Amino acid sequence: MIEAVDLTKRYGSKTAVDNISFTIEPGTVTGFLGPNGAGKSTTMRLIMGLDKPTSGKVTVNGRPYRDLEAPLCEVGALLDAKGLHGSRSARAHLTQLAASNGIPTRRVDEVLELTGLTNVAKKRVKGFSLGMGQRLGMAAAMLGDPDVLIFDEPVNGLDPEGVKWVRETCRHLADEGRTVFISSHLMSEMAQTADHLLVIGRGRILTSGPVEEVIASATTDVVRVASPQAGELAGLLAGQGIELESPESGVLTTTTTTAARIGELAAHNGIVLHELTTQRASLEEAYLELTGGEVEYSTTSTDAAMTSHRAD
Ligand SMILES: Nc1ncnc2c1ncn2[C@@H]1O[C@H](COP(=O)(O)OP(=O)(O)OP(=O)(O)O)[C@@H](O)[C@H]1O
Repeated sequence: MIEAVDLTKRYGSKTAVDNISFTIEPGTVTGFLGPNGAGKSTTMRLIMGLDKPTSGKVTVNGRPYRDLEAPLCEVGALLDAKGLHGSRSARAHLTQLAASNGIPTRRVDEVLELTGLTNVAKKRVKGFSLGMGQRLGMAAAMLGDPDVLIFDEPVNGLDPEGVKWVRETCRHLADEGRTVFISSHLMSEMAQTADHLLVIGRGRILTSGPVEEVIASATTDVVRVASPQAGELAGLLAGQGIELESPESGVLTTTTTTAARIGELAAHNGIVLHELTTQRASLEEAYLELTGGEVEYSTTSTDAAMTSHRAD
């Protein structure tokens, strides 16, 4: 597992990571979310020993990265897919990495197969698309068969088939009992891939927990009810102190009670219902709610910008 205690990283006067503590558990996919500049990559670099904390500490399986005896066999990371040496083939790149870490060469063919790169193993990395580079980065991360995997923006540049592959690979790795820690800006993808979330803004933890709990804590469920007796139902519910809106004829919505209560009240009073649903907010809505005040790099609204442009 990964454990951070009072972890802080400053670059001059800029505090990139501000006294954060968290535990990333085995057997789960943990999604790492936050606006641009929130400190995600810095946190991942600190975990991988590529940067030194200003204060506090972060450990992998109980030890700082630098103290791990066979680091590639304990933690693998995809941090920057662009950092590949162009003139070598994918196989040569992985073979050299395996040799310098005491990993048997046969493992190279296994990870090429796992990442779907077998057919392009002899191609120079220079000709690789962004998506192929991402796959090669993940192959390198998996080379030492580590228990802990860290992927920074793994679906960046991947086509839909590649995105699905990353999702299934992360799931599979977690189901094998490994610790999987991934960052992404694609909320719908994260909602499908992650079990747990760690959300940061301006270097601080905004919230963490199971995906469903994070969504529930930041948003409110809307109950929608459609009835041919909507007027009668509205009077009945209002009499119970339930606040209502009517977005369209014959439809009522509320955030102040449950579908079960409305169903019971309607049944008790012989009111016919055509629809009764609880609409749960999406992870994207919860994320925007959580990070609204934490965005470092923001724009004016697109509408305002376009209007002002047209007026020029
Ligand atoms: N080497 C560095 N020197 C100075 N400032 C840095 C350095 N690395 C990161 N920062 C700053 O620290 C903050 C956090 O950056 P970081 O790259 O960790 O954010 P992030 O959450 O990964 O963002 P993104 O989603 O855009 O990748 C930013 O304000 C960034 O400019």
